Amino acid sequence: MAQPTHERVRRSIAQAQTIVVKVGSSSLTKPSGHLDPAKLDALVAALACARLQGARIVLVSSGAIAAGFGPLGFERRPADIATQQACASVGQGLLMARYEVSFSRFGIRVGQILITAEDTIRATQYHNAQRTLDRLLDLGVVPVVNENDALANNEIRFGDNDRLSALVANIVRADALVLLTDVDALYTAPPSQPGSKKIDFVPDVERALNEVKVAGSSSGVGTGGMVTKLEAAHMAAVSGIPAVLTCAANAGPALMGDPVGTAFAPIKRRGSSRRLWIKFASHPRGVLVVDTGAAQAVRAGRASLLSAGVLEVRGDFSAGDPIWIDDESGKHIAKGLSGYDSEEIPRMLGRNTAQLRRFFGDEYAHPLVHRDNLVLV
Ligand SMILES: Nc1ncnc2c1ncn2[C@@H]1O[C@H](COP(=O)(O)OP(=O)(O)O)[C@@H](O)[C@H]1O
Ligand SMILES: N[C@@H](CCC(=O)OP(=O)(O)O)C(=O)O
Repeated sequence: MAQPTHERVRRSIAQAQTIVVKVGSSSLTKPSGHLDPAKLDALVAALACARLQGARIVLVSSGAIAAGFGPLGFERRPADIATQQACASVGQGLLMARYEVSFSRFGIRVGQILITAEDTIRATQYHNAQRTLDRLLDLGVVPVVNENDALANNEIRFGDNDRLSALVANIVRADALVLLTDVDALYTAPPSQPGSKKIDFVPDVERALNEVKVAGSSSGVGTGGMVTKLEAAHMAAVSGIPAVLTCAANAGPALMGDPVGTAFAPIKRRGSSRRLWIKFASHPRGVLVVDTGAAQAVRAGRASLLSAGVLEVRGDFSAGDPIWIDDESGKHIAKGLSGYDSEEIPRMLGRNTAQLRRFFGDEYAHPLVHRDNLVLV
C-alpha cells in the first residue's frame, strides 16, 4: 500500500463512518478524584455533533477509578488493587450516570460495555462483544466501553484503556481511532523536557516507536502515559486504521479532520482481528521450542508449525490458548494459538503427519499451530 500523505490521513478521519474515541481519566476528572462535569459535557457535545451528522461512535472511556476515589474519601488514587477495584465499581456508575444525562441533551442513548482482556482473547467472547457492539451502533446508540476493572484479573488486565481502544477499533472495524488525553499532541520527548518538539504526522509508527522518547503518566489519575498510546496507534496502524492523538478539548476539530494533534498513518491493509489480538493482547501460557528448520520456516512466513520440528513443550495450557514459539536459543520468534492441550503434545513431538495419523488417529494429524493462528513477533 502506498504511504498515505498527512492530508490524506486527515481526510480519511474526516470521512470515517465508524469512529472509536478513547478518552483518558485526566480529561474527565479532577485531581481530587471526582468527575469534572464541565469537561465531560464538552467532550460529549463534540461526540454528539459527529453522531448527529451520521457517524457511528464508540466511546472508550477511562475514569472509573479516578471518579470513584474522591467520593470514597481517598485523597489520591489508591495503589492497592482491591481498593482500586472498589473505586472503579463506584466510579463506573457515576461515570455512566453522567454520560447518560449529558448525551440525553442531544437525544442520544448510551450503552455500557465492560470488557476484560479475556473477551478480546477468546474467540467466542470476542464475537459476542462484536455482535453486541454492532447492534448498538445499528440502533444509533453510543456504546461506552471500559475495562471491567471491578472484576478484572490483575495478571491479565490491560490496566490502561489505550490498547483496549485499539482492539475495540478492530472489533467494530472502525475507520478511525481518536485518542484524547491531557496533552495536545505527541512530542519528540515528554513535553516537560526542554527542547521537545510537537509531531504533527507520523507516517510510520514502527519507526516512531524507536525514535520518540516517551514516558508513563504523570497526571496522578491516568496510568499508561504515552507508551501505551503509541502502542495503541501501532495496533491501529497494523489494522489499517488511521489514528489521531490530541487533547480532549480538540475532540471536535480532530473528528472533523482538522490538523490538530498528531495523526498516524495506517501501515497495512486491514488484517484479521484474530491476528491482532494474538500479537498484541494475548498472554502466552506456554512455549514450544522449535528446531532450526522449523524456526526458518516460521520466520519465512505463512508456514504452519508441525510437530516434526518441535523439540520441547513448556507450560500448562489448553488447545486454543496463546503460546510462544521460541528458537533453540530461547528467542521468541512467533506467538500462536496451540492446536492441542500441552499434555497431549510430548508424544507428538518429532513425528511427521503420516506417523501421527498412523499412531494416534486423524485428530492428531494437524499442525501444532496452524498458520492462520500464528503471528511473527
Ligand atoms: N513524548 C511524549 N509526548 C507527549 N506526551 C508525553 C510523552 N511522553 C510522556 N508523555 C506524557 O503522557 C501523558 C498522557 O498520558 P496519561 O496521563 O496516561 O493520559 P490519559 O489519562 O489521558 O490516558 C502526558 O500528560 C505527558 O506528560
Ligand atoms: N479502566 C480504568 C482506566 C485506568 C486509567 O487510568 O486509564 P488512562 O486514564 O486511560 O491512562 C478506569 O476507568 O479507571
